[in-house]
Amino acid sequence: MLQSFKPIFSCNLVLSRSFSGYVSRMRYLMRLKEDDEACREALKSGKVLLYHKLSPLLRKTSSGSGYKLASLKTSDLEQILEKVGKDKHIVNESFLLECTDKDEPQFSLEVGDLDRSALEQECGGMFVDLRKAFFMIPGPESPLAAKGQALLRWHQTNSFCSATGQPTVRNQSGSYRVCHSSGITYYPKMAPVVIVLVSDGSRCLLARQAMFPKGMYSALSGFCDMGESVEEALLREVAEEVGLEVEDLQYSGSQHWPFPQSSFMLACHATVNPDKTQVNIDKAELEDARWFTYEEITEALQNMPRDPRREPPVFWVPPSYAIANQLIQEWANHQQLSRK
Ligand SMILES: NC(=O)C1=CN([C@@H]2O[C@H](COP(=O)(O)OP(=O)(O)OC[C@H]3O[C@@H](n4cnc5c(N)ncnc54)[C@H](O)[C@@H]3O)[C@@H](O)[C@H]2O)C=CC1
Ligand SMILES: [Mg+2]
Repeated sequence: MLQSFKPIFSCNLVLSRSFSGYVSRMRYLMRLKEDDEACREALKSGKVLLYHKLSPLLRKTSSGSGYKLASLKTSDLEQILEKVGKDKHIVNESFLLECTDKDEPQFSLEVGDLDRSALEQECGGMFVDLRKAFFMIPGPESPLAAKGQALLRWHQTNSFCSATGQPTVRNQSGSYRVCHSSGITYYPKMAPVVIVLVSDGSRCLLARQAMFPKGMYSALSGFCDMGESVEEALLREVAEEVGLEVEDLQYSGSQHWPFPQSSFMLACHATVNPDKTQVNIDKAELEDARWFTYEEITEALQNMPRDPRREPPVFWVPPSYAIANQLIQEWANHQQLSRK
């Protein structure tokens, strides 16, 4: 039976923000989303992230030791587009993403119909598959890279009204599309997914699907059904996938997840009765599910595969940009404290 559902890990992001600066930035962003003219103006002095067939453009950092998302000034991008023989006005097809701490609006633009290597040369960077890019860019840039791709993908796949079959038309910011024939407004969508790290007090339960990379185990996850609460979805998924009944839930955090489509990951910790830990795996969904000790988990967290050309460890967990990793780290920290 569900006993509690309380936030145990407070949202440091919000608390650490300078409040007045944050409010004015959000109000500005809200205006840009709704006001086409203001958004067009903002684009002129803003910055644009480029994607080639949904792969973001990365550039080397100034020290040359790593990579970061390439954020191009609109005026520079217009010049680059002209150099590669394109009309600079395609910049206006960019979608609004966010406003930085320095009040700079950021946009994303798909340039998949332009010559990839010519663009890479002119921009001094390279287009990298998003999954790979997550291993290369600094962690704080990952959500923006994911958002840029997700918004582009959503617009690419929602250019027709599902009621009339007529084309939909975007607003300038890209915060929605409208079918003028039916009057329906479409907003970018995410599918809610629960992800849960189940513990019996001293071990945690991880599982793998056959399609996962070799040796990788993750927390249990599943799409919410229509009409379900997070708590109901989580109880159902654990019951369906491993045949266990969870007793207690604690919210951990959330994350937008761009693969394979936009999901909204809602992450929780859960416990089961230590006397009822026998797993009964749904083989249609999972290849394996096993209880792991604290020692096995800490070793896996320390032995993350870094070089894709090398054989991965026998057992490893999702990388730090995935919220599954956050859950596993939190569980390990909690175990460490309770063992002192
Ligand atoms: N960021 C992270 O740390 C993690 C993210 N994930 C993501 O969570 C998502 C869901 O995880 P699964 O365990 O595979 O879900 P799942 O356990 O619900 O199984 C997937 C199946 O659910 C059905 N389904 C129902 N609604 C769906 C929808 N809106 N979209 C697609 N399929 C739907 C399909 O039959 C699909 O084959 C995946 O996209 C996965 O990439 C999974 C683990 C870790
Ligand atoms: Mg699942």
